[in-house]
Amino acid sequence: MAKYSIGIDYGTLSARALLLNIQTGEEVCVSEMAYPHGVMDECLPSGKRLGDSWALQDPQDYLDALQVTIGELLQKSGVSPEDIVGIGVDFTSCTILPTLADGTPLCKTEGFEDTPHAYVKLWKHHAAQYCADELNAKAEAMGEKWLALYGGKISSEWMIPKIMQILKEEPRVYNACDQILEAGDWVVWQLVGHQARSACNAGFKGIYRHDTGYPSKAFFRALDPRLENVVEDKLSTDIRPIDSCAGYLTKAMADWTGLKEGTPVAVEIMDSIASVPACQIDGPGKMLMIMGTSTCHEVLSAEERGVPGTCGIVKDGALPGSFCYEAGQSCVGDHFSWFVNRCLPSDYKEEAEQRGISPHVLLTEKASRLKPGESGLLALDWWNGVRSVLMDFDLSGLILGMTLRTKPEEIYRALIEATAFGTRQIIDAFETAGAPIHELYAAGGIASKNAMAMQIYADICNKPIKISGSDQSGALGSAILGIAAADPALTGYKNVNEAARKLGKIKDTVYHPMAGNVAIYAQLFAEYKKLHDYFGRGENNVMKKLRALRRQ
Ligand SMILES: Nc1ncnc2c1ncn2[C@@H]1O[C@H](COP(=O)(O)OP(=O)(O)O)[C@@H](O)[C@H]1O
Ligand SMILES: O=C(CO)[C@H](O)[C@H](O)COP(=O)(O)O
Repeated sequence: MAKYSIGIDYGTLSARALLLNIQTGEEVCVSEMAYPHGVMDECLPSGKRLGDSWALQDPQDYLDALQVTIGELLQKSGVSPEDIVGIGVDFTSCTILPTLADGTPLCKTEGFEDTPHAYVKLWKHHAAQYCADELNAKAEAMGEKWLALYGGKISSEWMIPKIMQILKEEPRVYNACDQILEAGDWVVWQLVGHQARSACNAGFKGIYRHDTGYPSKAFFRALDPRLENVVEDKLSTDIRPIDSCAGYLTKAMADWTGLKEGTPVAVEIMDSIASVPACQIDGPGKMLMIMGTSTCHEVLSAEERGVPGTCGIVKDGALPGSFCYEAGQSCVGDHFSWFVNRCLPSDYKEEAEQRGISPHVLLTEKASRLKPGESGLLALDWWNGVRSVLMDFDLSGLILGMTLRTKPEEIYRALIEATAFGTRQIIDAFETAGAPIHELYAAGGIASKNAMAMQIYADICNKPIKISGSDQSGALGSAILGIAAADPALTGYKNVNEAARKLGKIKDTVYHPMAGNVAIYAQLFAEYKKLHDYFGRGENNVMKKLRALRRQ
């Protein structure tokens, strides 16, 4: 009798659930639900305005997505809940929410429905930059050893700066909540009825180290005396490995989803990392890029050492037996959709509509006819701040070289090239630190949808790129972890590594660098680096000044 696992991938705008046949690897069906509240970056549903760089979500959307997507999987496939051995969940991160002791989100309690700080802060909520600046300065002054393991700077996207922002701006929320946790850990809590926080999330986003735990009380006290006991008061030291079982589906959640009570649920994993087992990344020298709204870069290594430009390193973070390094770019697909949504001229919109294709496909078709360098444009990919080498969300975007002749497809191509230069910068940082990258692998929406972008990345990075065999690599990785959470006697897999070897997949297509393009892009990259340092390293702080003026 065939057995199945379900993987649920919570992205920025939607959740995707995948039903996997655990013996054949067949992806039986996929179901997606867009979050009804989407990303709240201007106001709450009540109309209450949010500040600059805010990004919130409503946690009820996550539960509704469970009900809708799992219901659809069961209905479309006709598979019996009895034959589902496990469930895995991955989530965009660092996405956090304050809750009561029983898991009720604070934004759903009386008196907090209209309080922005009581809502989920999405990964791309960047309003805690001033808290990150304070934290980084303090960590450096106190010689905190963990700082180097986060590339030398903690991002304002990460958990502790976001908690600091809540405490400083709305202490009422900090005091009223019993827990502050990753939304992925919260979903698992809802599924199994108790908390089982993920070592992946805590390590990458919560400054939790496998050997030394959280930063010391003295460090938290130095940040703010009210934070001295933040670990005991709001976090947890019960941190679970990602290949373990978090618990079993409760009766209430079985009724909500249509699944069987008692189905094992895996400890949650970050969405980016879930693609590692799905793409058969099993050792050093391979960099996996998960390219969607943002891009995350994953590298496995036997060693733990700080690499400037990375965002974190976690022991057994992606697969047991290796350290996983993550670097990232906070604006990739978002970069392209900004252009499509805000700047596309009406004749281009009409052409796309008439031909029944998306504006991305139209712009890509036109941009494919351009040669590298032909547009005369060069952009900095900082539309959503910088998560890599500079780690600064007060920086902003730039396009250089525009003339009266500049065409939309030229701008679109320049934006894609800018994101590829950003990736090249990250690869160079790894290689300079003594971790050579021989091959690139790509997963996520853009890897499967945009062949031109993949060729540009191969040319700019001057490395071959292999593509994920699944269009839903996050959900596939989660389903693989769902298997690891189940009884091996039932699944036939000894551990997650074995399941990943058998069920992870890569396409036959390989994008090889083209020598002529590599040479031209090398010249453009040299100019990109000059702009990067000029605007990013303090020589000209105009971007920060503009941001400060906007906030006044
Ligand atoms: N053909 C395309 N070329 C380039 N980018 C695209 C294309 N189609 C969609 N996108 C971008 O891909 C992003 C969504 O990526 P996806 O991996 O599906 O989601 P997520 O990042 O939320 O997991 C959006 O930002 C969108 O602008
Ligand atoms: O930082 C992350 C993982 O470490 C985020 O989850 C990511 O950047 C957002 O992901 P996506 O672009 O897929 O929504």
